[in-house]
Amino acid sequence: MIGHEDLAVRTLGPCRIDSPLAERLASRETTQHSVVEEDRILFDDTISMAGARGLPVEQLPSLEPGGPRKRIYFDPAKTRVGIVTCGGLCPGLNDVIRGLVLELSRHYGVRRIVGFRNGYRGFIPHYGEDVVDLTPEVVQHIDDEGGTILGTSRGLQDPEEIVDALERLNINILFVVGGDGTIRGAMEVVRVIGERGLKVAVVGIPKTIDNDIPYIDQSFGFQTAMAEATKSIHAASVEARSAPGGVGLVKLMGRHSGFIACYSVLAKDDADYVLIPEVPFALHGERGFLEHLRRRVEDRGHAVVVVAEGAGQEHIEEHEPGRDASGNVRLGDVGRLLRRLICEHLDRAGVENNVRYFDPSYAIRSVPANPYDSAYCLRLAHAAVHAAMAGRTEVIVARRRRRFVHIPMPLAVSRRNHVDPLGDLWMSVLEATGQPVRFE
Ligand SMILES: Nc1ncnc2c1ncn2[C@@H]1O[C@H](COP(=O)(O)OP(=O)(O)OP(=O)(O)O)[C@@H](O)[C@H]1O
Ligand SMILES: O=P(O)(O)OC[C@H]1O[C@](O)(CO)[C@@H](O)[C@@H]1O
Ligand SMILES: [Mg+2]
Repeated sequence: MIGHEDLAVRTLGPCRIDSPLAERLASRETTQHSVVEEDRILFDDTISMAGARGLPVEQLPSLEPGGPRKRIYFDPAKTRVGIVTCGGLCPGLNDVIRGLVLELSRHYGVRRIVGFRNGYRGFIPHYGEDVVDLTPEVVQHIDDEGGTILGTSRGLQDPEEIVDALERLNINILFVVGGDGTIRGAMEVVRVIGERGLKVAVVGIPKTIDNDIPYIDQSFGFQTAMAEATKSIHAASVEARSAPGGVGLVKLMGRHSGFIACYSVLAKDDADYVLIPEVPFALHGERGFLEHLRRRVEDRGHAVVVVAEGAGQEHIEEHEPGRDASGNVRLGDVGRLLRRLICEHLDRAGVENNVRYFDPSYAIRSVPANPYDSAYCLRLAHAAVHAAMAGRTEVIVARRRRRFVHIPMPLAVSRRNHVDPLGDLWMSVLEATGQPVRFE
């Protein structure tokens, strides 16, 4: 069970400098829409969960609110900031970079901000990457494009060398924008910073189109990626309905978590089956997926199947499960397997079929953020700047149940966020598709 110690945020020291934003904060108080810095946000949000702790309300586990502080740790005039983006692309990375730079320079008056190129390798001299000066002029319109102007990479890098680079460049604050691997890397950097007795803040802005970081609401870029995915589901549905025995099969990203598949299906409400990593399924037999699909095609003349890339890995026999440079498992291609098995099964049963396979792959994550995600990215960037200027370190900023909060990095990587097979989301998917609770 999560307790106080899991939610405690590390700081570099007391905040002794008046914030340039202090005046705006003078008359603020906690309301439904904002939480003042002296207040705390309850971790549990049901009476049964909070009640089970058997504690008075002030002792219940709680999170530090995000947002500006009246006093800050770093003197803006003497502060130098670094920004790095790591891992896979995600809509909104440029919005976050832009938001960080504009908030730091316009509101805090920080004048020295640099970007490290191509993820953590940008710190390592051996790769010969340059650093980029990030000014308001440089970042002003970068949100028009997908991707990240800094570039990104996978692959482990030596935290000692990363901190060497921070020291060489006199960086006081490092913003890391990335997923679980990036946050683990940042924790290593924090460890070395501590061992060297340095006062450098490391603050993360969690990035994952898979939405697999726990304890936060949907991650930035997720909504954009999900909206892109609906285009393929729509195309699959049109193709399926336009041919005898039409089957539209769509494979979507989602290594360990099937959120993109679930939400894009709910948005389009046109799919008959959703297969995700969290819910194993049998292929063969009377109650298996293939036989159910055959019946549906015979009954309705067509069907749409959406599969998350991490689903059904246990059915892929010929796959050698290697790892990528960061140690992430390389998945077998469940989409191609299903395409072959569906064709074979329908052929064998004498059912005329036209299977159309869609793999939008990187197309869903390389696009610019939609307006909702852009606004979200900007607000996350603001929260990250406030946290860092106030000397918070080894934290990520996040929105949890509509509140901006600071979440300690160890907690953010302590588990993965999954679609709960017993939860509301999966229930909605079952209601939308009409598929059985299990294929067994
Ligand atoms: N276990 C780890 N310990 C230390 N550093 C790590 C670890 N895993 C990854 N990293 C660092 O973080 C970087 C990004 O990690 P990774 O490629 O796993 O992407 P990610 O941040 O998890 O994002 P994505 O959502 O795309 O998976 C790597 O290049 C590596 O430098
Ligand atoms: O960018 P790569 O290394 O091909 O990795 C793709 C993976 O990255 C993710 O987009 C997460 O960032 C996964 O959904 C996908 O499996
Ligand atoms: Mg990852």
